[in-house]
Amino acid sequence: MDVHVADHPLIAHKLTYLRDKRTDSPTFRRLAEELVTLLAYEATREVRVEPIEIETPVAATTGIKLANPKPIIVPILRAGLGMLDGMVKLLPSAEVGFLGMVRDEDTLEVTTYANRLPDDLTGRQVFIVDPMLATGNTLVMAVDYLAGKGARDITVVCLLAAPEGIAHLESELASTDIPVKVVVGTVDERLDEKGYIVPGLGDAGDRLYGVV
Ligand SMILES: O=P(O)(O)OC[C@H]1O[C@H](OP(=O)(O)OP(=O)(O)O)[C@H](O)[C@@H]1O
Ligand SMILES: O=c1cc[nH]c(=O)[nH]1
Ligand SMILES: [Mg+2]
Repeated sequence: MDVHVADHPLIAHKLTYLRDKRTDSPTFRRLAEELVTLLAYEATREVRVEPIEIETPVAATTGIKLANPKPIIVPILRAGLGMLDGMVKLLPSAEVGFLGMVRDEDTLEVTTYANRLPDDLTGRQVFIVDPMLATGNTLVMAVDYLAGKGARDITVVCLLAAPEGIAHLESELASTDIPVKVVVGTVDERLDEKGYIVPGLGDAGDRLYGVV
C-alpha cells in the first residue's frame, strides 16, 4: 500500500483550524473543502489521461485530457460528503457513487446502510473520500466492497489518519491483489480507548452536520 502524507504548511495551517473545537460548522465545511482540493493535487497525480490535438491561436499542438471512462468519486457518508464538492471541483467530469457506512460507537464495527454505485467497476479509477481513517474498519470494508465490483485502481483521500488504522488497512490488503494508494493530510499520534484519533478533531460527521 502506497501512503502519501502531505507535507505542506498550508495544509498544516488549515488542519489546525479544522481541529480547533471552537471552529463552527460553516467554517469546518469550508476548511474541509479547501483541504481536499489541496490533497487532490497529489491524489490525482496518476489520473488517466489521453492525448488530444488542439490548436492554440498560434499553432497546432498535442495536449492531454482525462481519459474515458472517467474516474468515479466515492464519498463515505456522512462525513465523506464534506469532501465531495472539493474533489468534484477538480474532477468535474467524474461520476459520483455513494457508500453509507457507520461504525458502532461501542464495538467500532461497521455497518453499510446505503450504496449507489455502478455494478461493474472493472477498469475504473476510484477515489474514495472520507476525512477520518481511525481503526481502518470502515476503509477495509469500503475497499473490499469496491474490489468486489472489480475496482483495482483505488485511491483513498483522508484528512487525518491514525497509525493503527494505516497499519490495519495495509495488513488487510497485503494478502490481496488490490493496489491502494492513501493520500492523507497528516498522521496523528494514536487512537484513544474509544477509537477516536488523538489529537484528531472529534467526530467529523457531527462537526460537519451536527449530532443526530
Ligand atoms: O476507521 P474507522 O474506525 O472505521 O472510523 C472512521 C469512520 O468514522 C467516521 O464515520 P462515522 O462512522 O462516525 O459515520 P458518520 O460519517 O456518519 O459520522 C469517519 O467518517 C469514517 O467513516
Ligand atoms: O476520531 C475520529 C474517529 C473516527 N471518526 C471520527 O469522526 N473521528
Ligand atoms: Mg461520525
